Amino acid sequence: MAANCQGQQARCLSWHYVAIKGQYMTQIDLPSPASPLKIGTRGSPLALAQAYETRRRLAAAFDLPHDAFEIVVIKTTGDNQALIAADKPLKELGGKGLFTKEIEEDLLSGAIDIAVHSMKDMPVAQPGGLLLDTYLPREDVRDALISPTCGSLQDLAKGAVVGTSSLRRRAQLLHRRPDLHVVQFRGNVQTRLLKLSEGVAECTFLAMAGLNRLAMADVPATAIEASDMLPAVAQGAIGIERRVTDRRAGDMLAAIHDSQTGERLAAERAFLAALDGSCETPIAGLATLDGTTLRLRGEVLRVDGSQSLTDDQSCPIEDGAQLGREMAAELLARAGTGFFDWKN
Ligand SMILES: NCc1[nH]cc(CCC(=O)O)c1CC(=O)O
Repeated sequence: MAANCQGQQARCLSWHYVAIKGQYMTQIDLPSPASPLKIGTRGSPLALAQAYETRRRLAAAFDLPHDAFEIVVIKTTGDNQALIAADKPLKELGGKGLFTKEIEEDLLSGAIDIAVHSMKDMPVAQPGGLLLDTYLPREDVRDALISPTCGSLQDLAKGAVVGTSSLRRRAQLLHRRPDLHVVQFRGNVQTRLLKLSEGVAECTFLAMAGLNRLAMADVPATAIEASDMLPAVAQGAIGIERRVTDRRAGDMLAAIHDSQTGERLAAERAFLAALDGSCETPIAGLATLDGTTLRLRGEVLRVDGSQSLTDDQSCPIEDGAQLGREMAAELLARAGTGFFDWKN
């Protein structure tokens, strides 16, 4: 026992040197099986896959065994099946913080050290004391049409029943195809696929990123190009949150951060923030990079799909956030008052 403890202590005390941006060297007291870095996540299969990917990248970057990390599953309000099944508007259930409140509380209390999130579900601002500025390389940003019978939007029969709980997808679909009948399809990826197999709807929509991360090659999915259905802001991006004061977490996360994803999300999230995007607003936004240029495409829609306003601009990469704010202001001016009001 004593020998074992000594061995573990020796590991704890080993320093790891990392060069950050080639500027300076910093020392990190690395986690170990005896003193693991605690990774907080929701318990859905997709959330777990994202936490495992984060652990895999951290372990590889620092040459650590997987048990130097502990995955801590946290149940959030959004995971309460009874609440979700009640078909209440998400706003009444806690809005954008629905899937994050409990996780951020555990981060602040020190129960976990880092938290892994789908950036698409994250509010544009974090509680004081927390930072969300680490992103993994982005997955496929596109939406996918999921249907055992139908391979494209155009192929859907007139008046077909389509299942989605996403206001954005609903508005985008109704804008193109006012004849479609959209029904609520809430729940995680598996729940939605089950509803589809029960014949509740002819098709549903999922992010390609989720399907890829879950390696669900058997799902009948057709990717929809961004020009046909602009994805949600930050779709396909994983973000990792930490305490401002936790230097070890900050240094470790810097080693796995993907700066291109960071540049794209800076533009998209500035766009969203300036639009005051809540769950109640159909908004889409996608930034892409080409050399030193960032291209931002944005869309806002009326909830019933009767109107869609779009913009498409480019700028030097470092000006992405400013372009996001300007595009939001431009679209808001074109929209005028009442644009986002519910009309059912
Ligand atoms: N709102 C749920 C959610 N949050 C992130 C993803 C997919 C993965 C991603 O976009 O990173 C999904 C499911 C979906 O839209 O299919």
